Amino acid sequence: MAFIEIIDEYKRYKMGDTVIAANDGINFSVEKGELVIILGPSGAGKSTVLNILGGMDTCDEGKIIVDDVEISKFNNKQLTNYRRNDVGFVFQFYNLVQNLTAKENVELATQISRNALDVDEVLALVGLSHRKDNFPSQLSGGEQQRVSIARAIAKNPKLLLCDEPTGALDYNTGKQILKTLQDACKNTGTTVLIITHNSALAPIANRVIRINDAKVRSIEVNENPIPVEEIEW
Ligand SMILES: Nc1ncnc2c1ncn2[C@@H]1O[C@H](COP(=O)(O)OP(=O)(O)OP(=O)(O)O)[C@@H](O)[C@H]1O
Repeated sequence: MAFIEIIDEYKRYKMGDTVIAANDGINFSVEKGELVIILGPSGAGKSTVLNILGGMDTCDEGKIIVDDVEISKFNNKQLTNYRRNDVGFVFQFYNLVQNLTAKENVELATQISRNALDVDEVLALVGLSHRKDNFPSQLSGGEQQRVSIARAIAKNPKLLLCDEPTGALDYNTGKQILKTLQDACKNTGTTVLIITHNSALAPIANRVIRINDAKVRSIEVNENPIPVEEIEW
C-alpha cells in the first residue's frame, strides 16, 4: 500500500436546493517522500481534497489512508491529534500571529506537537536565522511565507500540505518559496503536496495529479524532477 491512498472519495456541498459535487469519486496514491503537485483550474475541487487529507474536513464517501491508518474513520478527537502531530499546513496568506516574532510563531506550533524539531534548525533550513527576532510586519511576503513553512515543518509532520503557497507572491519570490519547499522535501524526507493552477510547475514534482470538474483527469510520474531554479514560467 502507498503512503497516501485516496479511494473513491466523494464530497458534496448543499447550496439551498442544489447539490455541488466538489469531489466526485477521487482516486490517487502518493509514495512517502514525494513532492506532489495537484493541478487544476479554480473550482476544480483541489482545496477540498487537501482539506480532507489534512483532517480539516471529512468526506461523504470513500477511504483516506495515511501511513497505514484510515483517517476517514477518525472521530473529532483523533482528527485534532492528527492535525496537530501529523500535518503541516501552508496557505496562500501566511496566517502568522502578528504580535509574535518569527521564532515565536514557529515555537507556537512546536508546543502543541509531539515530534517537534529544533526551532532554530528549522529557521536555518528555510534561510531565516538572521530574521528570527523580527515581527511579521517587518518581513517581506516571501520571508513571511518562509516563517509559515518553518512553522509547518517544525512539527516534523508526515505530510506538508500547501494550498497555493505562491499565490500572493511575485515571480522571483514565488520561485524561492517553491525551492524552499522542494529542498524541505528532499532534506527532511517529508511528503509534500502543493496545490496550484500553474501547469508550468509540473516538472518540479515527482508526481502530478490533474483535477478538473471534481474528478482526477490524469496522474503523471516524473522520474527526473527538475530543480525549481531551472524552470521558467
Ligand atoms: N464550504 C463549501 N460550501 C459550499 N460549496 C463549497 C464549499 N467549499 C467548496 N465548495 C465548492 O466546491 C467546488 C470545489 O471547490 P474547491 O475550493 O475545492 O476548488 P479549488 O480547485 O480548490 O478552487 P480554487 O483554486 O479556486 O481554490 C467549488 O464549486 C466550490 O464552490
